[in-house]
This record gives sequence, structure tokens and C-alpha cells, in this order.
Amino acid sequence: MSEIIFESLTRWYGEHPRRLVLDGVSGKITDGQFVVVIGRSGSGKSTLLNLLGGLDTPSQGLVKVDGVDLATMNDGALTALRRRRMGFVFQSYNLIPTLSVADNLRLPLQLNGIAEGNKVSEWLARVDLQGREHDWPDQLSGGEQQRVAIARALIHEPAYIFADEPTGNLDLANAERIVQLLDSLCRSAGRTLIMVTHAPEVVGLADQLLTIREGRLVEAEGH
Ligand SMILES: Nc1ncnc2c1ncn2[C@@H]1O[C@H](COP(=O)(O)OP(=O)(O)OP(=O)(O)O)[C@@H](O)[C@H]1O
Repeated sequence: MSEIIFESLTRWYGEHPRRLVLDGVSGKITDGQFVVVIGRSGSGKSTLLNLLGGLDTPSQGLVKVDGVDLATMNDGALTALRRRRMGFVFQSYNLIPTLSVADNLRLPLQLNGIAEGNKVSEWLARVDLQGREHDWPDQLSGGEQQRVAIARALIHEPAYIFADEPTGNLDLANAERIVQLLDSLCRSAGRTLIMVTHAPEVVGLADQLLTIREGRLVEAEGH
């Protein structure tokens, strides 16, 4: 059972004055949900995502992943949790430029001690990039690089995928393709997908919508 609970989650930067960017948000993300985080630029979306994925530490409040408060974990345990249970997709793809496409995909397998088998070619086929094992990231288009990044985020079969504006650098057609790919690959395997986006068309796919305004969660209209 995978579940993320966050309570009174607060993040500020600096002291005197404190700059409050997330102001006591609470919620629950359950197994296999597609959660969409929307809100204006600077409202705190990436801050929330980074806290839920253990990439950042709250100033106050807590995040529980699989029932464990992240604040009780040491760095090694947190790294292990992120490596095994989570996959990350960013706006800027973040492929390692000095590694081939295949070696980028091998990294999560190696870090988790998972046997490679045919996984690299299988996952390239799933993102419609069969035969591109030996290409370098800079030989791929933006949409292709993001598809490699998706395969890399999923190849070790994590429970949670965190995607921070994964379509931010793509044209509309590529953006739709990336969202559909993430949605279908996560849904088919019951993985939880948490996506920050500016794209209003993604909202309709969400099981849960988190709308942030000035660091606070806004109640959905009509509820
Ligand atoms: N390291 C930091 N130091 C100080 N302020 C920061 C830092 N990181 C983020 N902030 C501030 O926190 C606020 C929220 O940032 P965040 O990246 O979460 O917003 P966002 O909603 O994801 O925005 P966007 O849609 O533009 O990416 C912003 O005003 C930003 O300037």
C-alpha cells in the first residue's frame, strides 16, 4: 500500500524577514492516484512537490510516505527510499549528457541492484524509441529526451512518479503525448503520479486536483 500524507506543511526561506512560500497545507495522496498540482507562477507548486518527494525539508509540518515520517529518516534511508520507491521527471529532462540513452536507463537499475534483462529495450519500446539505445541525449529532440526521461523514471518500477512541469519545454503535440504517456504508464501499473503543470487540459485527467494560491491549498469550487 503506498500513500503520502502531508500535514500543516510549511516552507519558508530566510529569517528577518521570513519569506513564507508554503503555508500549512495538508492532504493525502492514495495508491495509484493521478494528482495534478496547479496554480500561478510562484504560488509554491514546485516547493510542495519537492517536499513530498523528499528533495526538500519542511520548515514545519510533516510528510509521511508509506507510513513513515520523512523527518525521522537519516540521509541514507531517505536516499534509498527515493531511489527505490520514486521516479522523477523534470521540465529540463535532466538526462546525463555523457551517457548513452541505454546507459541513462541502466542507472536506476544499477543503483537498485535490479537485473537488467531486456528492460532497457522494453522500456524504450514503451516510449516509442526502439533502437535508440546508442544515441546520445543531445542527438534527440526535446520530446524524445523527455520520453527517455520517463522511461528512466519508470524502469525500476517505483510506486510514485513526481513530474515537475514535464511538458514545459515542449510544443502542444509533444506535450499531449508526454502527458498521455505518463498517465497510461502509471495507470496501467497502479503507480501514483503527482504532476505540477500549467497546462489546463491536464486537469481533466486528475483524480485529485491540488490548487495552490499564494502558498495555500484552495478548496475545489463546487465541493
Ligand atoms: N531557494 C529559495 N530561496 C528563496 N525563495 C525561494 C527559493 N526557492 C523558491 N523560492 C520562492 O518560493 C516561491 C514558490 O516557488 P515555487 O518554485 O514553488 O513556485 P511554482 O508555483 O512552482 O512556480 P512556477 O510555476 O513559476 O515554477 C517563489 O516565490 C520563489 O521565488
